[in-house]
Amino acid sequence: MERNITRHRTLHWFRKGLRLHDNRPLLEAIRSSEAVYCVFCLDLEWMRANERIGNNRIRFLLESLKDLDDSLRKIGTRLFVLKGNARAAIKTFCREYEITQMTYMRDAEVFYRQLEAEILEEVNRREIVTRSFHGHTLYDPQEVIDANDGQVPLSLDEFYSVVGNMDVPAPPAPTITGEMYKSCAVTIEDNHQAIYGVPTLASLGLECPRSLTRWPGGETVALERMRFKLERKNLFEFDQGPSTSKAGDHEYEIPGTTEPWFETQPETTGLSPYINLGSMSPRTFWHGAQGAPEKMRTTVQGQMIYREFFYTVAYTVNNFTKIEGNRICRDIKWSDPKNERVAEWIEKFKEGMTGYPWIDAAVRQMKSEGWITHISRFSLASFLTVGQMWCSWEIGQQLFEEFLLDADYALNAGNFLWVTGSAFSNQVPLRAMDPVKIARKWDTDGSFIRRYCPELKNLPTQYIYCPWKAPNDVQQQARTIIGVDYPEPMLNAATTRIQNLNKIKALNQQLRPDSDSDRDSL
Ligand SMILES: Cc1cc2nc3c(=O)[nH]c(=O)nc-3n(C[C@H](O)[C@H](O)[C@H](O)COP(=O)(O)OP(=O)(O)OC[C@H]3O[C@@H](n4cnc5c(N)ncnc54)[C@H](O)[C@@H]3O)c2cc1C
Repeated sequence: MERNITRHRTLHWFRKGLRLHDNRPLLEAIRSSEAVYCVFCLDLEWMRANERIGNNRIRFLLESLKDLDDSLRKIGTRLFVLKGNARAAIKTFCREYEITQMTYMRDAEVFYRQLEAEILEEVNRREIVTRSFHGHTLYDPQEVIDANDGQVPLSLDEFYSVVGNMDVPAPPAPTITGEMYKSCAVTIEDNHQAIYGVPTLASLGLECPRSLTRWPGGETVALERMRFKLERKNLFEFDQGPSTSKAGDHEYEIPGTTEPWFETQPETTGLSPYINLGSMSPRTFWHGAQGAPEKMRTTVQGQMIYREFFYTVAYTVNNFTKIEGNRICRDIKWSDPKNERVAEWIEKFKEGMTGYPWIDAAVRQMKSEGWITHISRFSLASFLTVGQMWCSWEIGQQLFEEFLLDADYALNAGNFLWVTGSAFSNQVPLRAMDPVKIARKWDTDGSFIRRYCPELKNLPTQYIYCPWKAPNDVQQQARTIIGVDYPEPMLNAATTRIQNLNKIKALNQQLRPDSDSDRDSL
């Protein structure tokens, strides 16, 4: 029930949506309040109970919060970081600051929705008005489902036809400025930093190797990166444009400007970590792409529709990140992870020591930097499952969840379900790729492999994708002895690929004997 208050004292609860651009709930808070407190609840214990989160992900989150705090300072306020249990912290804050309204952006994940329900129970008890808006996706997942007569679209085609009949995504809300905020400014005490400041990684007792800071967090970097990517006329000119930039006092490299291997897919933007935390608004990105060259626009907007699709499905499917209890996941009999040989393969896969340089380089890049290209993700997912190892996709989903800065509940599991043909199709597609062929195609000069598998750097390019084929004298000359400096291949990828293709064909015979499954080229 709304109390009869004309000007509220509002707690704006930042969750994702760590931005001042396109932040409708914050805008509405400002419009309806005499005081707006910008709050973030940091409860690492709760976060870790719900997701595997490596230190690099926490570092990225803290940088995003620091950047948000800096932006809030510029408009005349600060971020209030409440540490510990969110429900208890919000309860105390509401009492202390006589809060009458709470605004927030809705999240889609099951665990965030549970947290939201708990917080709402608390604030409703205090008769605090709550107002929430969607903003982490282009479309509100519930509206898509409603538009489809209450059914979740379970194929991309079906999804396209539903959203095709909906309005185009709403334009972004105006960016919050100091002029907008000044009528609801709150007092910031001298001890603010000590009580409510953004903690550093070190103050949390955590550390992160320097290589992991290659992707700085925050809205400032996100917006700069988006403009840079969308405005560049020729995306193949790697050495054109700035190679470094500044966010606050942090000088960083703009990935992709100096290192061609980043651009193996020219239209890729590297914005996923920022979209994932909501430092970049999907609506701002989608509408920003409207003015980009045709190929860039269609690629970006097409990818964003994939994101919408997975979000909508994950919104309604329980246990989306698991096989058990996931109603849309096909029950494929994967290898027993306790089998000694399989357990050893899994260990080597996770360590980036399979003996297949393209696979090992991708795992090492993910673990050392926190981001890999789509083709690397696809390669790892295929190698682990239908391509070579025939292991459950949950192993990859969990590895990605821990290390990827953009690790996302819906997109990570959604893509694993898709690559392995565990959902979204009547048949299991033949997505068993060959790790040598795909490496030759995407890493034409071997520079990507050389960067992440430096023990192979002196090998001639013809052997870089399959070092075990290099004759002894070539290995000696390159000072890389296979089996000593770099592992022998842990399996024969060509053989396992054929075996797995046969398994898939047999599976498809059981599913729908008459139809052909679609074959991927690699
Ligand atoms: C096995 C596997 C796991 C993945 N896990 C994640 C994940 O946890 N988080 C994540 O953000 N992406 C995930 N992806 C999707 C995709 O690989 C990344 O979004 C993309 O590589 C990020 O790079 P970008 O920002 O340059 O993408 P761009 O090509 O610039 O695309 C723009 C945006 O569209 C969205 N997008 C792009 N491709 C996809 C896709 N296939 N599915 C859904 N959304 C997409 C992302 O938000 C991305 O930032 C996964 C893909 C695979 C194959």
